[in-house]
Amino acid sequence: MTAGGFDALVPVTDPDALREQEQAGAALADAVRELLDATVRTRLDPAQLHAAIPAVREVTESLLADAADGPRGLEPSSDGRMRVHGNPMVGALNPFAPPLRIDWDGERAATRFTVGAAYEGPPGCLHGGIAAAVLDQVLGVIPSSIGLPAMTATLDLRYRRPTPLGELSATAWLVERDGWKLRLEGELTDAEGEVTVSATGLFVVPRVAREHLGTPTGDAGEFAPPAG
Ligand SMILES: CCCCCCCC(=O)SCCNC(=O)CCNC(=O)[C@H](O)C(C)(C)COP(=O)(O)OP(=O)(O)OC[C@H]1O[C@@H](n2cnc3c(N)ncnc32)[C@H](O)[C@@H]1OP(=O)(O)O
Repeated sequence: MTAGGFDALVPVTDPDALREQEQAGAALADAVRELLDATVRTRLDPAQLHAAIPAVREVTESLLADAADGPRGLEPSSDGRMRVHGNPMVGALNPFAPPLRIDWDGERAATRFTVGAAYEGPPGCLHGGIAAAVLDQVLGVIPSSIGLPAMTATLDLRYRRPTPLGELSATAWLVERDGWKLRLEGELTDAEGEVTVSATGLFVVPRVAREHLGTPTGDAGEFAPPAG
């Protein structure tokens, strides 16, 4: 599984302490995710809404007592993998992330997740930009899982039918690798198993990273599409 990390392992000085920190941060993110959902769904009257604001601000102030000045960037996790904990799709510390928990095997990646009111675009349905972000992330896990820090160069989407909010799945697979370029495909599926969005993406390892990685191994190859 991944939480937005790369497959390479780095040494971690005190993994137990780091794990405790990560678990506490993830629990806080879960609680704030509930707050986000409640904020969208509440029908309290104006006076009650105003009354809730000081308590929320008080918590915000307490968290800012010790906080990074800006984004957290890549950090080592307790399992030795580098992760972007603030990633809006998979970041364990980001309450906006569904969060996606992605399984992969280098050529294929898959996730099941649930989205609620905070992700609504058309009434009762997933916002198209969120669908794109989910697919971008799931496709993007494949290069990183084989040690290639590739970035999205193109992402073409076909929105086949509206995606209902609720339980969803996303799958991606490697179609072809050509040196530093990877062509990937993927799809978003609703709870009934209907494909709602399909995606084709070109992911490219940027020049600056290529200089550190040496000659790519594995020329262009053909990979099987997903079963079923
Ligand atoms: C666990 C982590 C999961 C992460 C999932 C999320 C992924 C993301 O969202 S990444 C963020 C969104 N993407 C970006 O911001 C990328 C911005 N663009 C860039 O940084 C660069 O333009 C990048 C990386 C696409 C290409 O890198 P660059 O060093 O410029 O490559 P360059 O040497 O010009 O091109 C390399 C090859 O790719 C091809 N190429 C580059 N861009 C494109 C493109 N947009 N379309 C088609 N081909 C392209 C070039 O033609 C070239 O092909 P060839 O080797 O056959 O001549």
